[in-house]
Amino acid sequence: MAPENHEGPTSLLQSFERRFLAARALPTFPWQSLEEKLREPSGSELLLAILQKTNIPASLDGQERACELRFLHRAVPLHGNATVKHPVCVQHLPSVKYARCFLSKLIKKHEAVPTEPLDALYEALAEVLMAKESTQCHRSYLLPSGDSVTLSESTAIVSHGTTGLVTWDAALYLAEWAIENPATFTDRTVLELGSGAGLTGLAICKACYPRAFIFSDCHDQVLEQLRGNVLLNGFPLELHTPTDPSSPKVTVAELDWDEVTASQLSAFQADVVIAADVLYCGEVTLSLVRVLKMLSDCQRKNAPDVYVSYTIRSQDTGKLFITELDRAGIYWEELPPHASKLFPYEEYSAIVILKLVLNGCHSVGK
Ligand SMILES: C[S@@+](CC[C@H](N)C(=O)[O-])C[C@H]1O[C@@H](n2cnc3c(N)ncnc32)[C@H](O)[C@@H]1O
Repeated sequence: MAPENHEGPTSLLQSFERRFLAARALPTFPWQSLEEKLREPSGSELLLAILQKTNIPASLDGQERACELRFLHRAVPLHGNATVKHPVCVQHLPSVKYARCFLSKLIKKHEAVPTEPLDALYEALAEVLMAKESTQCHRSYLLPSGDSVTLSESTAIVSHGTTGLVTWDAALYLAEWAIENPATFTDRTVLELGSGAGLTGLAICKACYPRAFIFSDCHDQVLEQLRGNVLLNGFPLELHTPTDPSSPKVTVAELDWDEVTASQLSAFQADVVIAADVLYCGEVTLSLVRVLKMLSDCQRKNAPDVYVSYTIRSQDTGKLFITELDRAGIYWEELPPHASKLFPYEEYSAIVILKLVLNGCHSVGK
């Protein structure tokens, strides 16, 4: 477990909200800070606010709801708009099992301090215990605009023989960088390779105003879930013209790096290519470099800018990629780490973004 920064009530509530909606591992929540706050006289009110923040509604009775509202009302000057939740998050909760574990932990923390029992907690748990389990759940990621990206994801990290049915930290990291650098994508055609659940692309579509965005993947189930997620976030698919003129034209393409041809790739006319967490084994890395080399050859004059993010899971991660990029004559540079910490990925995980220059004109990196 990472050491906790001791947080004030506003950022503590935000941490719980962001982590819960994205269904992050429970040990990564700031439980220690919560324990300290629960010993204070307003501890119960804080718990009710967390229930509200995390959208575990419970059938709060009038008195409890009044108490919750009192807290939130008092909290307005402190929290401002932070207490207002996006409707997408209200409709789409994380998995039943996850909510159950979270509530059990919250109840344990509450019971550990000498205070009145809080019925709302037990009512919320009872409701969750009665709900049906599913192999799919929703995860929501809050954007700085107040909007959010909500995804239907698998509850298992690997299912149907693919890792593409959940969001990986490198996708969150790349999305964060994109949101800090919108000009890279504004009015441009972006192709994403190995989109998985679609987090990075959807964050870019919502925050960076690309002209067109092409999500792609090779796995049937991943593509099906991806199409659903694009629609869930309000983007019409394929040949439908977006009703909002500022909305990008969004496509989901079946694109297997082992099968795609140069003419198929150049037909996308991508100005920018992105990929997150796609270097997890040697074979996949070689296939990806093959695609990048093809892009470099077929769009020699107007080669796209490429951004690849990956989590360094072992000393060897990325080494083969870099060796193969060098061999293919593709220049690369590692972007400096960015400061913003918008999404709840693990702080201690090492993630990098490489910028690649495909046309070989600039000499960067190394
Ligand atoms: C670890 S997941 C990453 C998903 C997403 N980018 C993220 O970071 O959350 C790797 C993705 O690459 C896709 N992938 C693997 N090999 C591929 C190939 N040969 N062609 C196209 N996509 C591939 C998988 O289907 C999967 O969706």
